[in-house]
Amino acid sequence: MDTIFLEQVKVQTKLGVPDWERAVPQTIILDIEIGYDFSKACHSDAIEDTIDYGQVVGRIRETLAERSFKLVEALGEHVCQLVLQEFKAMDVKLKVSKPGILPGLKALGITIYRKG
Ligand SMILES: Nc1nc2c(c(=O)[nH]1)N=C([C@H](O)[C@@H](O)CO)CN2
Repeated sequence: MDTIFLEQVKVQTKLGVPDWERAVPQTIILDIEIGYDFSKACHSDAIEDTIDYGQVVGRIRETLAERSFKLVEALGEHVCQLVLQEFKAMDVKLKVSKPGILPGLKALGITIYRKG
């Protein structure tokens, strides 16, 4: 399978278990690998035959700006389902990082893998 990767995508969203944490948006970082078959696009050279990665980033930023999640796990599932359903991806591997949350470590978060 072929893959589109999006590294260190900064996104603003309301995320956290305590109410105070969800009161204001914070920056999270996404690393995304999107499985797709590029064979048609490789020959046609047409954006219509692949997933437009700019559109993916735009939709993720748009939806996460509107939504609020307690758990990073729930946010990760939401992003995976968006990419699978709206962009017809074959699968999605996602890392969600929350930087600067706990003292003594750079970032924490989850990785999640979903198949379409
Ligand atoms: N497995 C998880 N553990 C925790 C989460 C989470 O989303 N998944 N979140 C928190 C809090 O939001 C914390 O990051 C800040 O108060 C704690 N543990």
